[in-house]
Amino acid sequence: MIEAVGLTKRYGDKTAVYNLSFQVRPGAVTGFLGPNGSGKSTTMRMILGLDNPTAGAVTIGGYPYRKLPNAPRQVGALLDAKAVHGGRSARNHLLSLAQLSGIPARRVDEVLGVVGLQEVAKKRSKGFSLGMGQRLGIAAALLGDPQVLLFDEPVNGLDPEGILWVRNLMKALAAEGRTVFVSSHLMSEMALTADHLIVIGRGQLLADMSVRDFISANSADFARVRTPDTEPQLREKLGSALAEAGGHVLPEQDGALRVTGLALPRISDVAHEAGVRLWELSPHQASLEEAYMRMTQGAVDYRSTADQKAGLQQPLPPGAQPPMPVPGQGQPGWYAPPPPQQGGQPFAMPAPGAAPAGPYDGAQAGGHGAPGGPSAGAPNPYAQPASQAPQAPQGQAPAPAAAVPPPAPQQAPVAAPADLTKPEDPR
Ligand SMILES: Nc1ncnc2c1ncn2[C@@H]1O[C@H](COP(=O)(O)OP(=O)(O)OP(=O)(O)O)[C@@H](O)[C@H]1O
Repeated sequence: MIEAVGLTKRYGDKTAVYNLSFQVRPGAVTGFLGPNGSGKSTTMRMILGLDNPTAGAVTIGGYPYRKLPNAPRQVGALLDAKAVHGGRSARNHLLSLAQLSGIPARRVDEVLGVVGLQEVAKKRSKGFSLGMGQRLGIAAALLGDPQVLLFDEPVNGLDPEGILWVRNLMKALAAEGRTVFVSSHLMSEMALTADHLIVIGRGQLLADMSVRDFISANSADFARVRTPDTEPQLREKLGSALAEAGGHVLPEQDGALRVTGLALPRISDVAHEAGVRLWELSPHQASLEEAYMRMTQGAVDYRSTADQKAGLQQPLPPGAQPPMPVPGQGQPGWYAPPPPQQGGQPFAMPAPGAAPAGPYDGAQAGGHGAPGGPSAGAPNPYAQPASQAPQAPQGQAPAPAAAVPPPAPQQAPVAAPADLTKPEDPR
């Protein structure tokens, strides 16, 4: 378990993290969410002993990281996939990390299989695509077969297949009873991956709750009602009738009305009594993304001068006041997401913990082989078939790639494009 108590970090005048207290428990994926610059990476660095707190403390299994016995075997982390010696092959990079931590060489080949990099194991990592670099970073994190894993934005730059693979990997690691702490600024991804959420804004705790509780505490049920497009006066009439009946009514961009505060049968009755025909009456729930944006709206450091939410925010009816934000509660009608036909499935809410089926689910490579892991020869839940291993990039400019397990010194990224056919750099 990871436990932070009153964790605070200041850089000069800048308070990056303030009085943060939380626990990250084993057996679950805990999503660590916050807008850019909210202090996620700073918190992770403090957990890993790479930065000292200005105040407070954070422990792993009761110890500060630097006092943890055999830390590399207990904690694995992916902080910056670009921090790797690009001249080294993937295998040699992992081998050097393994040697530093007293991890046997055979484990290097195991983790290369787990992340699907066997075929490019001898290639210099500076020729790796961003996704391959992320996989190498994940391999480094898994090297010590640790019970506690931290991943800082692990899906950054990954393609949909890579994202799905990472998602399933996180879930599989948690299902084995490990502590999995994953930072992201993408609520939609966390909705699919995490069981529990810790949300911060401007370095302070905004929420610490299950995904399910987060949704119900921060999103509101609402109904969409459409009257015939051909008779706009019916829409006005219905809007007034619903407001009189106690509903909160907001227009949506496509001409429908968003109604909160009235159950669907009541809306139907009100429409019937007002003599208004309906073309649509449907139940919806605000998405997790909406809940997150609503919660962090006051805690965003960097915002475009063109408000990104402007297109989502509905104009209020003449004379109406915007609803007052209530901390920890939903704010019905604060804005409407795009209607389904424009934005795909904006209201669809993934079931927390539901593992999407995919080609990378529980695959075929060999066992983990380490104490506490699956027995030798058992199916490896993280692995993917060799045929699905990522290929060396063709044609496109390769991104620098690297991996950083917690104890390893970070190295400068090498940005030059690589020739994968060349033998690795002897350094
Ligand atoms: N070494 C540093 N010196 C000064 N300020 C720093 C340092 N590291 C981080 N900060 C500041 O602390 C704040 C939190 O940064 P941090 O990188 O932890 O946020 P984050 O949530 O990880 O952001 P992102 O999602 O963009 O990666 C930012 O305002 C950042 O500029």
